[in-house]
Amino acid sequence: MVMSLELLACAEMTEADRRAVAAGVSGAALMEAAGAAVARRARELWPAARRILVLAGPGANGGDGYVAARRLAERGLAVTVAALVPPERLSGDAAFMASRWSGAVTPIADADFGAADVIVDALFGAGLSRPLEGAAADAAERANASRTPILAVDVPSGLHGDLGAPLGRGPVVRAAATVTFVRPKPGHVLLPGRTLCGALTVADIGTPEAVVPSLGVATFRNRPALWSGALPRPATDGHKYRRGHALVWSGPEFMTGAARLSAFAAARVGAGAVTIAGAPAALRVHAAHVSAIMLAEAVDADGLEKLFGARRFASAVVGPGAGPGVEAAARAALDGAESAVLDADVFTAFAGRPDELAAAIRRAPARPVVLTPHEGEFARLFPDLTDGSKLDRARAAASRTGAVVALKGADTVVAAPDGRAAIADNAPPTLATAGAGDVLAGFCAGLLAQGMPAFEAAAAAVWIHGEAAAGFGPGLIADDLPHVAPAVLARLLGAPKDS
Ligand SMILES: NC(=O)C1=CN([C@@H]2O[C@H](COP(=O)(O)OP(=O)(O)OC[C@H]3O[C@@H](n4cnc5c(N)ncnc54)[C@H](OP(=O)(O)O)[C@@H]3O)[C@@H](O)[C@H]2O)[C@H](O)CC1
Ligand SMILES: [K+]
Repeated sequence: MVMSLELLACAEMTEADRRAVAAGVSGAALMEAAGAAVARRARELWPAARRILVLAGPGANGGDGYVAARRLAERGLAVTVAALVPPERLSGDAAFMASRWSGAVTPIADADFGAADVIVDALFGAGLSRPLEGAAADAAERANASRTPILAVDVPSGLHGDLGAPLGRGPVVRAAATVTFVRPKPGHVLLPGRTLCGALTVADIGTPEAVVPSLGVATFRNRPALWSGALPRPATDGHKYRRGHALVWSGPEFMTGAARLSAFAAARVGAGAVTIAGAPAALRVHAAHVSAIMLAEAVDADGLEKLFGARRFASAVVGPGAGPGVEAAARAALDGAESAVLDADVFTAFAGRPDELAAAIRRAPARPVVLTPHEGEFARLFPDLTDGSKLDRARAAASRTGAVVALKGADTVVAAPDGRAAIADNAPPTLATAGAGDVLAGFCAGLLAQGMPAFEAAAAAVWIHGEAAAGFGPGLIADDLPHVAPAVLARLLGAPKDS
């Protein structure tokens, strides 16, 4: 099984195949290895299965299906191929593999979906070019309705490997498991694709080692290996301000909770000092709740500017529970802090004016900025960025604003203006709870404050957030997240907490 960070877009996968063939591996050998991996996985998952129905499509995905059929039949299983197109209409390696299949082939319309123990879905893979309709749509729907476990080859048919969603309104196969090749694709990680794939495995099919690194892939799974090298490690001779002073802008007195969640989060991921800035009435409320976190008066953006003028703030958070004056506060933070995390109310304030926000960010192009919208806030801020996958939209927003964009959800995408992107798959459903976003903004700010580069800081914050929630388990509220983050950090930094 392959464990790696890269996620290959369908076009990159095609290019990987081309380069593998150019390096001397035959297409037939790749297909043989792909089909063999599918057969192996079917036997591993369903060792008691005896009757296998392989749905074979018109392209190379179907070719993989013919290989899997042969390999399973060689093991004594009763295999039928249900063909979307007659085998003689196939071409290339798929035609060759169909010619090596001597077992039963039935037109897909006549196949008995209920008579199989396992269905292998080899209808369409990376070549899906339009929604499923007609006989293909019927087959997908009958496979789903049969309740027979489905093993998808490369991707469940109908699911687009780049989008993580079906093409158009066509149906999509719901797989119990999926075997993909070389590397996962974004569509295996983005939702709903991740769910439609079931248990995903990645098979090595003999693509030479050098091929994937030669592709310049910029999309990754959000895993510690992507950013742990940049994770701040407190130095023995460290000074609290050298570990970074983060500022959190507070809303008015009845909206203080969000700022406190951000402030605790920034402190727990290692900012050396954290200050909450706000109006006196709000600070009085904060004072009843915090000890290590400092308070500083800033009635409005002018007050905030004065604070930034008086001392260095390595990062600032503006947006959580911010209320009135948030636009001016965001502008002050972009000008005055060494890095900034903008969240929540900032996106409402700049709704439909992303270019004005971008202009404010680009006044200091070297200053790291992270934007952390959820889908609703993203739609408000960028009403015209509706096309493409979540990955495409986050990338477009990052390139447009010059900020790192963390487009939140159960498949949070972190995208950088330079084109890099990471997709997270570790957030448990319990993370969808009030205030969790405020904590995420604080984690980002705490890591930025310690000098972690913005893309890595945002990706790490998202991952830590997910792990903290998963580790806590049921009953999670946002207040718990900063408290459990140190255990996650201890694992990342390799230092047992109790040593
Ligand atoms: N290294 C690897 O990953 C390898 C992967 N292999 C397998 O190859 C497929 C990709 O094969 P490809 O032939 O490019 O594409 P598909 O098999 O997915 O399907 C293409 C054909 O299907 C037609 N098509 C597309 N969408 C529809 C639809 N909705 N309805 C009907 N027909 C459709 C398409 O027609 P066009 O008009 O668009 O040309 C093609 O005829 C990959 O997924 C792996 O499984 C290799 O086996 C080995 C290496
Ligand atoms: K498939």
